[in-house]
Formats: sequence, structure tokens, C-alpha cells
Amino acid sequence: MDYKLKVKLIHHDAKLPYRANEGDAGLDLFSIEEKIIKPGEAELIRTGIQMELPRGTEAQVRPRSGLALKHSITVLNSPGTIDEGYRGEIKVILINHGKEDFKVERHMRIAQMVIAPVLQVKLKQVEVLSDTVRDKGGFGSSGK
Ligand SMILES: O=c1ccn([C@H]2C[C@H](O)[C@@H](COP(=O)(O)OP(=O)(O)OP(=O)(O)O)O2)c(=O)[nH]1
Ligand SMILES: [Mg+2]
Repeated sequence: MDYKLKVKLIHHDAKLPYRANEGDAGLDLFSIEEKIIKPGEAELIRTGIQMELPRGTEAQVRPRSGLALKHSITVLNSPGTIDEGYRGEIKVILINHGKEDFKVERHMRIAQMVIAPVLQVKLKQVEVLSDTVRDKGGFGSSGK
């Protein structure tokens, strides 16, 4: 399928999201700023891009496993939700779970974005729900 992701660069340091390998699910997002993230703290990082998502989709902002494993850096609100109608700048909330300062460099790939379909459901309030085998069981009800 040929879905178009329209991207507008709004800063001279901004870069188009980067697909490292053909077929990769994630498109890497680049930082346009240098910032120190102290241990235990979170920072909002600019990407310098705005987007127009394909109809009926969202973008999920997820951590990069390399940054998580090597530097304990992850996305605080993972997966971040980019709504289809959002036209503002894409920003990433990074948190430092490590013990040392982490320096975000300009042009560093800080997170990745996955474009996913969204069902636009109609809400309906009801008094009765259908029966199922699971019923109200959850939170470990099926055992280890
Ligand atoms: O990691 C993120 C998460 C969100 N956004 C942008 C796009 C998204 O469409 C908008 C709102 O995000 P969200 O719905 O998660 O935040 P909210 O706290 O519910 O704010 P709002 O009331 O604006 O929906 O902020 C980002 O740029 N990065
Ligand atoms: Mg919201």
C-alpha cells in the first residue's frame, strides 16, 4: 500500500524521519537541540518537524532500545500518541533512568515513530454486555 506521510521541516536543523532499513516499522526522529538530561529527570526535545498523517492513522512515539540498554534513556509517555489532526511540532519526552547525565546531541536519533491504523468507533451506552468465557477474570486470573 502507498500511504503518504507528509512532513514539513520547520527548523534549519530538522531532518526527515529516518527508516534505517527497508521494511523497518520505526521511523527514527532526530533532535534539533542539544540538551542535558539529569538522572531521574525528563526533558521535552524538539524535532523541528510537523506532519500530516494519512487518514485513519496515528503515530506512536516509542523508545529506541539501544538508548534504553546503553544509557537508560526512554520515552516517558511511551507510546506517545500523535493524533491525525495534530499540526504542531512533534516533540519527544525523554527520561533518564540512569545514574549519569545524558547529553542529547543535535541530529541524534532520539526515538522512533510507528504509524498505525486507528478505528474511529461510534460510542454507544448500554446496560448489558455480551457473555464471555473470561467474563470479569483478569490481572493473573488464568495463572502463571
Ligand atoms: O510524545 C508526544 C505526544 C503528543 N504529542 C503531540 C501530538 C498529539 O496529537 C498532541 C496531544 O498529545 P496527547 O493527546 O498525548 O496529550 P494530551 O495531554 O491529551 O493533550 P491534548 O489535550 O492536547 O490532547 O501532542 C507529541 O508531539 N509528542
Ligand atoms: Mg489528548
